[in-house]
Amino acid sequence: MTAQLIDGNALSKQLRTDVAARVTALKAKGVTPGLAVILVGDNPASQVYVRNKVKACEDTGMHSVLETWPTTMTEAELLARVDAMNNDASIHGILVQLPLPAHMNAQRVIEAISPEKDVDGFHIASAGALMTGLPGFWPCTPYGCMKMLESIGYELKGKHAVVIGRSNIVGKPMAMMLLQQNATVTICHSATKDLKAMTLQADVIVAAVGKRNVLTADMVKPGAVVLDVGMNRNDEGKLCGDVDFAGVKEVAGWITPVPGGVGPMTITMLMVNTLESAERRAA
Ligand SMILES: NC(=O)C1=CN([C@@H]2O[C@H](COP(=O)(O)OP(=O)(O)OC[C@H]3O[C@@H](n4cnc5c(N)ncnc54)[C@H](OP(=O)(O)O)[C@@H]3O)[C@@H](O)[C@H]2O)C=CC1
Ligand SMILES: Nc1nc(=O)c2c([nH]1)NC[C@@H]1CN(c3ccc(C(=O)N[C@@H](CCC(=O)O)C(=O)O)cc3)C=[N+]21
Repeated sequence: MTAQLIDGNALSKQLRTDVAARVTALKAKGVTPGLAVILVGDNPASQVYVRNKVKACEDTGMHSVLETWPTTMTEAELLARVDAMNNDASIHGILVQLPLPAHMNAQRVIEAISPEKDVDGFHIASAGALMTGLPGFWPCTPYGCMKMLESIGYELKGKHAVVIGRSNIVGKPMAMMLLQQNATVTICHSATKDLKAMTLQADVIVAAVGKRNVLTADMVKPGAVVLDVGMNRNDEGKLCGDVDFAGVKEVAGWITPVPGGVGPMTITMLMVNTLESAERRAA
């Protein structure tokens, strides 16, 4: 058996067409959605990501501001820039690219972003809203994963979902979203004793670890849906996920590729969150 592919590029294209139409409608009302992206330091991977985010804004007709600061910037200086963006009426979403340099407290910087502009969904107010089922911004990566499940018409109610990874930006919010759709959710992490015993029970597996081949074919129940969040480099320097794609695609029912899977969906949901922030302001 060969799994069906969930194509993040194709789904993104569809969703961004809808975003672009809503941007046009909002502009007619005199509001142009605006995203501010702040990058500190010269991490080459981060530079690629932020450029992709700014380009996605331009493609959908949004306004964007990219600020790049040297690693020597102090936390106080960064907090001042966040504050300026909080008070800038042309900006509806603020993203401070992570990781930040070691001399900064990332959590403190995130909490400085106004929750109304927290399109990453990393603020404790956003996390609390997700956990309690109140309206708020959902973190883009797990939100994109939910859209991928929706795109294949997958009914989560009563299914067993296993999330590998428990970070505040991917694993934990992913588990909350799956729970909200009435899945039974297991969260695995580095202290999990028998990962394979957990994943073999899963109807849906989300791998969000950051290590190659965390999930191999022998760990997957035939027909399961496998979502690969991981972003790693293989020995040839090529981008790859956490899943042994070649092996797992022979067992799974559905699978997301890397690249072209969850990554583009993350950027798409950032556009959606920024648009909705602007729509709320215009309402
Ligand atoms: N596609 C996209 O858009 C995005 C991709 N990513 C990628 O997703 C991956 C995860 O990111 P992020 O959540 O930020 O990473 P973190 O490093 O914050 O979290 C990794 C998680 O994996 C767990 N873990 C580590 N080793 C194992 C193991 N052997 N078995 C089971 N669990 C393990 C850790 O456990 P513990 O908590 O016990 O340490 C931790 O909870 C990375 O590759 C990142 O680059 C991230 C964001 C967006
Ligand atoms: N404040 C903040 N918000 C983030 O959302 C955030 C962050 N910091 N720091 C880093 C991670 C990682 N992340 C990715 C987004 C898109 C791709 C993506 O588009 N990947 C393409 C490939 C890109 C390439 O070729 O390198 C793909 O999978 O097809 C990957 C990774 C967002 N993150």
